[in-house]
Amino acid sequence: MSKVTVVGAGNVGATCVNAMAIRETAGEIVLLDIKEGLAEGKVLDMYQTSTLMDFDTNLLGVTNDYAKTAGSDVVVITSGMPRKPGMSREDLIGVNAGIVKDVVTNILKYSPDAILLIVSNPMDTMTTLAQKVSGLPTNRVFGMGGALDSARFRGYLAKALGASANDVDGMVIGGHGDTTMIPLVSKASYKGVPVSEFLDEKTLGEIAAATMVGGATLTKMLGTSAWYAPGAAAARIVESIINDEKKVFPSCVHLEGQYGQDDLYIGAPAVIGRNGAEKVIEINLNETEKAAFAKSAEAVRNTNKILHEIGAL
Ligand SMILES: NC(=O)C1=CN([C@@H]2O[C@H](COP(=O)(O)OP(=O)(O)OC[C@H]3O[C@@H](n4cnc5c(N)ncnc54)[C@H](O)[C@@H]3O)[C@@H](O)[C@H]2O)C=CC1
Ligand SMILES: O=C([O-])CC(=O)C(=O)O
Repeated sequence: MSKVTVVGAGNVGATCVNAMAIRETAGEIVLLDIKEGLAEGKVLDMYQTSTLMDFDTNLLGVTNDYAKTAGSDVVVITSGMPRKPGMSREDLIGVNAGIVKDVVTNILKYSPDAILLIVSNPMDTMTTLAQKVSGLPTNRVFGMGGALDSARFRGYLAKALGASANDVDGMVIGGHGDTTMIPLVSKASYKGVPVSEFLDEKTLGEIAAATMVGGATLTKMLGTSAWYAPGAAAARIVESIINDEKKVFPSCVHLEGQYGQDDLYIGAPAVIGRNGAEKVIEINLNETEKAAFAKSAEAVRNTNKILHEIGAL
């Protein structure tokens, strides 16, 4: 029976567990939080939907009791502070680095064979930190960002097209930041047909810009950052791992020469299966996209440097 732990019973963590419970992604799901009773309460509430939503997933909520997470196949790390309106994701590094480091250390004591999926922001840098702290092979530590950004991109495109979002394909690569993500407009399609055959350049530019600040737009509306799509995106990635689906999700993966970058965690399309981020797919980028990727990589490297400055590494 597969076991998944989600650390952080806040908005994203609880939403992720809820989506996985309803879809029966794993036999057992543990939700852990540092705040007394929070995970227990959320899990009890979710359990009470099982006869309504017709699922049988075993759910357990715990307060900081890592022994209960033992033997997890996948661990999703959502613990940490979300941003408030006006903040960038990078502003969270000081608080979240300590939390992520602590959580990874505790998780490894009980689940040395787990695959770690990092959600906490700034996600590219927190993924880098988690891999370094854990010392796990890079395929077993990766981050969720591109799956969410791509879902938003597809949504914005679908609205402009008047189409079903499920008929629209599109990917966002690069860093998971307001200025670092790269919506691949040139590769986006509607039923396999390039979107440029339906939408003019100006509209496509506006869609790309809206996608990049998708998280900030929601943060302004909600007063804290989003959770439904982030929780669903993490849940869907876990499902691809548990069922060894080999689905491709743009994810924060370790580049070793691909896209002109070496030893860097950043968003790129990857095959997700039982061994985690199993393969990075290198697609041809046009000159503008190549330049944007190099710029994005430089920005992520600069944020990573802060880990040393604050003594997290
Ligand atoms: N990568 C992505 O695409 C996304 C990332 N995020 C990030 O995910 C993180 C969580 O966001 P929300 O769930 O909205 O925040 P939230 O504030 O609702 O939940 C965070 C939870 O973490 C818990 N926590 C803090 N320190 C902990 C520790 N040491 N051990 C265990 N639990 C601990 C808190 O008690 C709280 O319940 C934020 O950093 C946010 O920026 C959010 C959305 C998308
Ligand atoms: O915007 C934020 O801070 C949270 C996040 O990463 C997202 O929703 O994309």
